[in-house]
Amino acid sequence: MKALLVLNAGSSSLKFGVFAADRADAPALLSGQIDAIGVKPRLRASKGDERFDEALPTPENAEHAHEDALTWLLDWLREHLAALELVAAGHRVVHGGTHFSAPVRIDETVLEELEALVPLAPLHQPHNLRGIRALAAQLPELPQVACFDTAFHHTQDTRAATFALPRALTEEGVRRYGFHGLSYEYVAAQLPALLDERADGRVVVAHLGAGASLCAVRGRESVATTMGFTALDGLMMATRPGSLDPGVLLYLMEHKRMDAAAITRLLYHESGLAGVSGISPDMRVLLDSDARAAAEAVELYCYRVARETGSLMAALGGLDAIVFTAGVGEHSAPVRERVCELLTWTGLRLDAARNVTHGPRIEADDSAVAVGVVPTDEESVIARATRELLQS
Ligand SMILES: Nc1ncnc2c1ncn2[C@@H]1O[C@H](COP(=O)(O)OP(=O)(O)O)[C@@H](O)[C@H]1O
Ligand SMILES: CC(=O)OP(=O)(O)O
Ligand SMILES: [Mg+2]
Repeated sequence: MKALLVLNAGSSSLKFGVFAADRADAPALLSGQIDAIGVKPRLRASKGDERFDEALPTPENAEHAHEDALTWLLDWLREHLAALELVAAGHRVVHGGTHFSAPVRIDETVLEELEALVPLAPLHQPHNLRGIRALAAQLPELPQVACFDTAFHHTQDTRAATFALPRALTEEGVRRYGFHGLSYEYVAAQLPALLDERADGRVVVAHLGAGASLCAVRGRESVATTMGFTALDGLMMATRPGSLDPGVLLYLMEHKRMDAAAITRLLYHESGLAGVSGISPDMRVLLDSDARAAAEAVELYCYRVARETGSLMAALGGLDAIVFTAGVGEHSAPVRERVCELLTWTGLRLDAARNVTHGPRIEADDSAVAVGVVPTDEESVIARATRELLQS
């Protein structure tokens, strides 16, 4: 059978799916993920009724953890795809810059343009591009397609995308791009089934994974988002701080003599849940911990989600629904409960019993705001785009 391979490298995970090449919207033939990359990597996958669960060797050098996971996965896939003929690959590429606002067939020129964006997404872009290069080395004739996290946000108006900087910098492309767009595109397509008549209303989608952002959606299009020029802005994340007074960076440069490399390490690897708790970047570990610093980190995380939700509500002019997705959003009832508690002023009321069942709808009957949980599926969005691009 002819098949498409989809790769989605996130900051803590490497997700994949294998889809029939000619059956639009059919579920994946084989899908799974390696998660906790850099900590305790583990592959979980399913193929029809078959389940796989394998621990990967613990990385000796954290800097090579993503590279090791990719090599391991491609070997594993070769074994499990023997009966299939790969006819194309689709990839999540986090940053499309100013140039790419739709999926694109990859060639050497495209790849060079995407390489130039590596400094704007150091936790993702190198891993995204490594997957493309590795497949090209193994299968030089294989058509490959890049699908961008930034593309979904191209509907935003100028105000939402502009920093109050001198015009020349804005024109050069220093503006808010926003990320997690493949996930938001998937969730937006689920809204009619989830919300009925509120689907086209004022919705905040909370993508809470290792990376985390919010998207204000109206008419199922992106109106505003918390991430910016890079995937550092907005919410507190596993290892990133989210919004930060830029004066802090000046202080670190002037008084702590930190250079760009040291600040990059601080902002991408040492902050967020990991930095505040001093224990772990993993929400599961923090929720299980009795340490006060773990509880403080979780509280700050939820508080930041609630505060940024308020900001997006101003952009939307109100709130009809909030929808949780991604690793934490889909699986953590305590985080959803605390965020919703902090949003009680909006008229939102959670139903505790519904919340622990993880949805799809978890608000109380008297809630003014609908609350949903949608398991995201970036791989299916990439598969569809890859199929469409190669057929056109
Ligand atoms: N049951 C759970 N409770 C709390 N957090 C969870 C749970 N399951 C997964 N997570 C968190 O989800 C995160 C991974 O989310 P995911 O969206 O897969 O990440 P990525 O940003 O790498 O794509 C991890 O940090 C993990 O701690
Ligand atoms: C953009 C981003 O932070 O992605 P992820 O959550 O997959 O790390
Ligand atoms: Mg992700």
